[in-house]
This record gives sequence, C-alpha cells and structure tokens, in this order.
Amino acid sequence: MAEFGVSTPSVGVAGAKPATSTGKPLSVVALRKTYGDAVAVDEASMEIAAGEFVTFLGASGSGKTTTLMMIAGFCEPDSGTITVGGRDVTRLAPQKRNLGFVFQQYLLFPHMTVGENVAFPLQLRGVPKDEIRRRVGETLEMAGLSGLAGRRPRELSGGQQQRVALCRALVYRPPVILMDEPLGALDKKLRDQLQVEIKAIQQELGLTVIYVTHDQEEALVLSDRIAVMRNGRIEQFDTPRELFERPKTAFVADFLGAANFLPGRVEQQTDAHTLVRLDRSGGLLKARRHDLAAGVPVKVAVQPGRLRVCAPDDGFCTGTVETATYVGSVVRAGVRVDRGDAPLLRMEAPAKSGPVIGERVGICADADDVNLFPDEQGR
Ligand SMILES: Nc1ncnc2c1ncn2[C@@H]1O[C@H](COP(=O)(O)OP(=O)(O)OP(=O)(O)O)[C@@H](O)[C@H]1O
Repeated sequence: MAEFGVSTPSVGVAGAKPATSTGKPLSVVALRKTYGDAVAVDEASMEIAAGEFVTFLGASGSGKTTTLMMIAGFCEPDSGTITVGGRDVTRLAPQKRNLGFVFQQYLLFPHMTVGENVAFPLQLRGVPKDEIRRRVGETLEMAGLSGLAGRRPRELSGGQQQRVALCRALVYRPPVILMDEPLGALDKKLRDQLQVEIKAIQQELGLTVIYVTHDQEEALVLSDRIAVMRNGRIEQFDTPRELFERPKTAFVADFLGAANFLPGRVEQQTDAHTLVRLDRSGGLLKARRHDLAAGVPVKVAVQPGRLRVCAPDDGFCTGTVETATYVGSVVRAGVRVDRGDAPLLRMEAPAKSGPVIGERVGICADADDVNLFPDEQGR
C-alpha cells in the first residue's frame, strides 16, 4: 500500500510522534494582509508544534493560500510576525527561510530528469556530489521512484510527478514543509493513496507540515490539528475530533459535519445537561451542558451520524422516512419531521437495520452529541 516504502504507522492518529523529529515549531502572531479595502487575512495567530501536521481548511477565498504564502515569504504581510524554530523570518526572502514547498502544479523542470529535479535543491545549497547522489537515491527509493530516475517529467503520470515534487521538497530535510492543495489535480483513488503516503512519511520523519485544502475529508484524514478559516479569520483551530464533536460555532458544525439544525429555546439547566424545548413540535431535547440561561433562543446542532431511529414515543421528535440511500455500510436517510422542526433531518443508520421509506420513526440522540449555539437572530 505505502509506496513510499515506509511502514504506515498509525495513520490518522493525532499526536503520534516519532522518536526523533526533524521538524521545527512554527508560530504566527496577528498576521494580517489586505488588498485595497479587502481583508484577505485578519489577525491570524497559531502555534504549531515540531512534527505536527496542520491543515488550513476553508471555502474558496477564506484566506488559506494567502496565509501559507506569507509563511513561505512569497507574500508580504501588512503586520504580524512569523517565527520558525524561534527565529523571526517575517521579513526574510523565501530562500532564506529554509522551508519546503509542494504545490498543486508540480512545477518540475521539464528539461531535467527525475533525478536531476530532486538533486536541484541540494546543488543550490552546494552539497558535495557524492552526498547528492546518496540522498537523491534514498529519497527516490522512499517514494517508490527508484526505477524512474532517468525519465523526464512528461514521461510520468500525474501521481508520479507529484511524488517527484514531494521528493524535491523532502530531499534537503527542511524543518517545515508547506503544501498548497498538492493532490488537487489527481483523481480520487490516487488522492486517497497519496494522502496515506504523505501522512506516513510525515510521521516517519517527524516533519512539521502545513497543508492547504478545501476538502474536509482530506483534512480529517491527514491532520493533527485543523485551522478552519472563514473570511480571513481562523474560526477554530483544534483536533479533528474536537472540531467534529465540540464545534465552537454553528459555521464549524456545518462546515465539518454538515450538521442538522433545529430551532429551540433553553428550558432548563441541570448539573449535567441543558434541556431545550424545540420551537415547533414542543419536543424536549437533552444536550450536553452549555452555559446558557433559560429562555435563550438556540440552534440545536446534531451530526447526521449521531442521530438514531427509536420508537416514536421515545424520541425528541417524530417523522416519516422520505429518502433512504444505501451507501455500503450505512443507509443515509432523510426524515420529514412532523410539525416542521426541520425541513428534512439527515441521518445515517447501520445498513442492516436501516430505516425504510414511508416508515414512521422517532429520532433520538445522546445528550453528549447535541451541541447548542445561541441563535443570533433571536426570533
Ligand atoms: N493578489 C491579490 N489581489 C487582490 N486580492 C487578492 C489577491 N490574492 C488574494 N486575494 C483575495 O484575498 C482573499 C483570500 O484569498 P486566498 O487565495 O488566500 O483564499 P483561499 O482560501 O486560498 O481560496 P482558494 O481555495 O480559492 O485558493 C480572496 O478574497 C481573494 O480574492
């Protein structure tokens, strides 16, 4: 599976670190960039640990690439600071920051062979020839490209070209590698495969990686932590699990898990829970405890995978199954809720016991899976 020739150690396990990390910590403080009146990046701050895989995730135009380009040195910030391994690099030229880059366009030199492309960063740094030969050989082997060293980029597939681009970034062991949608041009199958390989190699070498994508699944698979960006701001910077289970805003809940939202009001606080009365059906729903006063209008948010079918009398609402799509291990269903608490509740149920179209059902959720957000519109 892992063509990079490394074992695939606990892929996707946040925080798994190798014994020796070649990465360095990176810190960004109050980074800001404007273009005329438009604010592209607004006071972005984050501390990234050595060996951590961090992803900037957001919709088009949210400021991901601008933030990455400021870290790389290709775009000058209006204000703020960037430090790598404790050294302030904010005003340094890109080549003086000693960072590796991999972009969506492979940007390989077409007239050079694979081996020459990978050797290039070492030649620039004046590394002796024998050493270059050894390190290029090792890196190509790790990427499963040893047999292709003599080919030119046009004689390679897209996936192979992207592996060469990755080798060229890895060969001089930069303490931080920046990747901007590196798999964006590849088909889904190849993308999935290279995600596993990039993660494996990052863990193996203990690299610090900052990765840009607008693909939520890719971000979840790869990252120790994800910075969800919106309108130039970091909306939440957290582990995939925290973002998914404890989103701090309705935007994050919707962006990461496509949450269901139901309008209601806080009814009562207990020591362990917050009780919510749904607006239209009057159903009572238990959420994990939030610090909200009785009477406050809220949006109740539950991820589709955390809703369950139960007996109509046992749920916080009832409805009729309107759609049911078999997608392998689960059935994705849409439930038309009585009295209009939500247009159509989206849920996932195990395929074996999945709901069928036309069935009358109750809907339940564990309190711990129910998040509340104050409803700013107030109603
Ligand atoms: N050179 C520029 N001149 C003017 N505006 C710019 C420039 N570069 C970026 N912007 C604006 O800054 C904002 C953030 O752009 P950025 O490319 O960082 O977003 P992004 O999240 O990376 O988007 P995408 O996923 O589409 O690449 C956008 O509104 C964009 O139009």
